[in-house]
Amino acid sequence: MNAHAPLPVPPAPARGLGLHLGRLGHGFGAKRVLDRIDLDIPAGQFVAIVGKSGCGKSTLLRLVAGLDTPTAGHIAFDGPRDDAAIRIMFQEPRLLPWERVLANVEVGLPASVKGEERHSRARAILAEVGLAERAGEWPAVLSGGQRQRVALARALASGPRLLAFDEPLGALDALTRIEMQGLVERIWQEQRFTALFVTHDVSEALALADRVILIDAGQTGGHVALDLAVDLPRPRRRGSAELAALEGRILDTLFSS
Ligand SMILES: Nc1ncnc2c1ncn2[C@@H]1O[C@H](COP(=O)(O)OP(=O)(O)OP(=O)(O)O)[C@@H](O)[C@H]1O
Repeated sequence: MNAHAPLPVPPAPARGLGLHLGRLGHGFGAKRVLDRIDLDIPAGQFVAIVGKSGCGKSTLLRLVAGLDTPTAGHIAFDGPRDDAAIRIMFQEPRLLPWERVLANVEVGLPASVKGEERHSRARAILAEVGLAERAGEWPAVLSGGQRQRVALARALASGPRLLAFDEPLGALDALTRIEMQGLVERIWQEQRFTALFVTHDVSEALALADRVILIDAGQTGGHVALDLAVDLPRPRRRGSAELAALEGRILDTLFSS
């Protein structure tokens, strides 16, 4: 071996947390909501979850995030699921109105980050979402889209390895929504967390995801009705024939169930 050959550079560790759902099921009393969900989600994949209202999308996210315990089956992660590993972002920003923007972002940091380090980390992540100048303001003076940016910054603050999005852009106007999609995609490309993104909007799912999971709201509980790879280059070209064809397939499955 040539003594001057550069040492091989080890591959960067994948940031995302992969997960495996095995025959996962959930019910509330006699009501079955999710039934026999089997899924392997590799680290760093962007997965969109779509399905009719009430099919169990939010329930699935809550189970993955550990906010509820499944009544059947199991969830396994391919790495440690410590306190900072998983974050969830909702349709409403859920900010603390009595705290300024910076302090709202700091809420997402682990307690082990102390003092000035808390402020500087929160400032850095606010800059990532384009709100560096608004750190000292109250949530009430921000627009809906800006509040969701703060919520995104709070969710990102701990450097999560899995980010669960529960219809996070659902309340935004169409243009802000498209802007936010671009922001989410850019940050995911930089940070490579695993993304589970619930949306009602099939074109949003196709704009963002590597893979679209359609949950069927059947009589006996939701199951995976379609698991579709979206193997198209990014940024996706809205209105392209390829996206329209995939959208047609998803909508056909959605309305035939
Ligand atoms: N805590 C609960 N107790 C009883 N039933 C519940 C509870 N949470 C959810 N459900 C029921 O479980 C089903 C699935 O709810 P979930 O919120 O997961 O659906 P979803 O697909 O996210 O719906 P949407 O798209 O309308 O938000 C619904 O019928 C709902 O009423």
